[in-house]
Amino acid sequence: MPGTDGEKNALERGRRPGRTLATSLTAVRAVIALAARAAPWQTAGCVLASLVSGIIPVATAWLTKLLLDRLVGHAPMSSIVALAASLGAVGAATLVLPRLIRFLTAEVEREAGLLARERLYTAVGDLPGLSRFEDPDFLDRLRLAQNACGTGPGQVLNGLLGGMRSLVTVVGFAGALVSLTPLLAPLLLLSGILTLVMELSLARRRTAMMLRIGPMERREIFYSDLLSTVEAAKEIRLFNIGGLLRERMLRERRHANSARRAVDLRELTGHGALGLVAAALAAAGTLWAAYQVHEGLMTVGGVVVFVTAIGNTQSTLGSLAEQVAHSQEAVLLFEHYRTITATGSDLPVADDPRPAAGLSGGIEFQDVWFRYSDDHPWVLKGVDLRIPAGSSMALVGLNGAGKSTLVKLLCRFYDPGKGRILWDGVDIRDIDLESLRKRISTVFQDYMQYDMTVAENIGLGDISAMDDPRRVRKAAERAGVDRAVEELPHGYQTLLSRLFFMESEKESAEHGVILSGGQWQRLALARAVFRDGPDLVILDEPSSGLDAEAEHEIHRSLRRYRRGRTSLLISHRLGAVRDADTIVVLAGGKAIEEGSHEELIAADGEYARLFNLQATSYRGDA
Ligand SMILES: Nc1ncnc2c1ncn2[C@@H]1O[C@H](COP(=O)(O)OP(=O)(O)OP(=O)(O)O)[C@@H](O)[C@H]1O
Repeated sequence: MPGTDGEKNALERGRRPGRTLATSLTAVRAVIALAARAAPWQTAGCVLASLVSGIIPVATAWLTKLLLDRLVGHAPMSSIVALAASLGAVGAATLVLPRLIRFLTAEVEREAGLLARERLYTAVGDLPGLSRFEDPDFLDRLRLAQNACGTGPGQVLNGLLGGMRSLVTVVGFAGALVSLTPLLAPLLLLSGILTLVMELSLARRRTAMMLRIGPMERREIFYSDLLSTVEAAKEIRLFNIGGLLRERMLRERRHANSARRAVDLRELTGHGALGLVAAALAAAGTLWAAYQVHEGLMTVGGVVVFVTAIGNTQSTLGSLAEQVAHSQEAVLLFEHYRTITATGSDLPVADDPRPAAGLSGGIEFQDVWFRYSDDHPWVLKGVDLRIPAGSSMALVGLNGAGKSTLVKLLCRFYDPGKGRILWDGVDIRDIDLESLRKRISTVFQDYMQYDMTVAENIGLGDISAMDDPRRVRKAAERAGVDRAVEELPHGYQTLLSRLFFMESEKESAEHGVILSGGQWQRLALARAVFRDGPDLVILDEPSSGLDAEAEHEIHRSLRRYRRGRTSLLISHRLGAVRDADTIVVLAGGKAIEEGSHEELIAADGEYARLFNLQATSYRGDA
């Protein structure tokens, strides 16, 4: 669904990241604030050490000049010893400081990365709806943001500190050059500025390229996941589609590689041209200095400073440009992190939401229209329904009729385009979302299989009671999975995974167990019924994977569980829904029939047709 203006602005800002200097500066400020928050002492240490290490090359050159001039001028030994000692101290700092800076920035990177990850995943986890997860643009940006918060803060900080260090060195040498030769200094600075401009433009190109290849890389990951996961392995082998998938994966990689190659080539030619200019400038400068010494206009020490200054200024300007460009690249990537963390809610939040009260009246759909986005067709076209509190409703209809969509609206993963859903007469948009969802227990059609222990798979239904083995066991009994669990190697503590295993089980040969589809489904059911006293129970195809006996048993158990609670049951097996108080047939985006089983059979409409079709095929009638 379309987002708010604020969200659009945030996404728009991210769509053309770094278009303005102001945006980049804001991102830099955000990185510095993040680093200072996550690791204040280490950040301050980095800044200080970088400033000192920036002065070192200039100090070394000047101390060398002074030493040479005093040696040539036969100055007293004490001043020569003092200069030599100072050079030794500066040399020691040259060796130690880079390692200290590396250690401190790595520490800042670790801490800031941790904080950035926490903020990113909190922002993503706090999104109340599902629409963002179905938006490819958001997913691309999320992937870049995940990359950015790994090494991004460290890269930006490294770039900034390196830039600062280089700047101090360049300013120092520029001062030395100006004092020796006012003519050449501006030329050298000009070549440095050219390098800087080029590096910045390259960084922008690289970031734009990364956004462009995002969808390719996501498709590549999709194909490579297919090729390396057990879920897909059966079909891949049976249908012999491994070659096709591999080729598609490689095609995406080739496209991404060619985009990367184009940017690399541009960098190569740009750097080559600038290298030639810098070499010509350095040669001209050295010739000029030699001529000055020959004419007696410059001392030998002056030549040392001059030659060092030329070499250092050029290389430092080059690395300054590279550092600025690298941090610019990281800043632009970090923009995606900022965009995601600033996206805000994907559903409107009421100014003063009310807590959801225990359901006493009922739930009502009033002329509910819904489509997944403006580009999608309407799925629901004016649904009117009422589920009185304490009653059971069954929803039936053909594939794609919109049954699961209706469930998602009831859990408020999306808002209707038109119409309202009322909880005891209150629009659910005005109810505090967390309190609403606490009152609902759902088995989704596409339920989750967590690579965790059996107890955790059940306990996730209500984490406040997760450690209560008695309740876990009771939920398993209700879902008819208790006997199967007891036969597992570690009972409720058995890890349901072949992907990874727990530290304690590393040495054990029997780590990780895989359940059958029906057993997984019963666990999902156990997770839903683990919730203590939900007001509304939604079961979307809870028994589709169960054998006939298990299905019969489960429905008997669920009937007991649903008794006295409001419930919504979706099933294609019409025998399972016939005892619901009301059965609703959804077709063409509307509730076209409503009544008890007997009433609908007597009405001889769509429900009767579907029911008779199933009954006939079971009996094997013509
Ligand atoms: N996330 C989505 N984005 C876009 N369209 C969707 C999405 N989910 C479902 N749809 C579309 O909405 C329509 C209704 O789907 P829904 O899953 O609600 O049907 P259903 O009645 O539950 O079907 P089934 O009996 O097969 O489970 C379908 O046409 C489907 O393609």
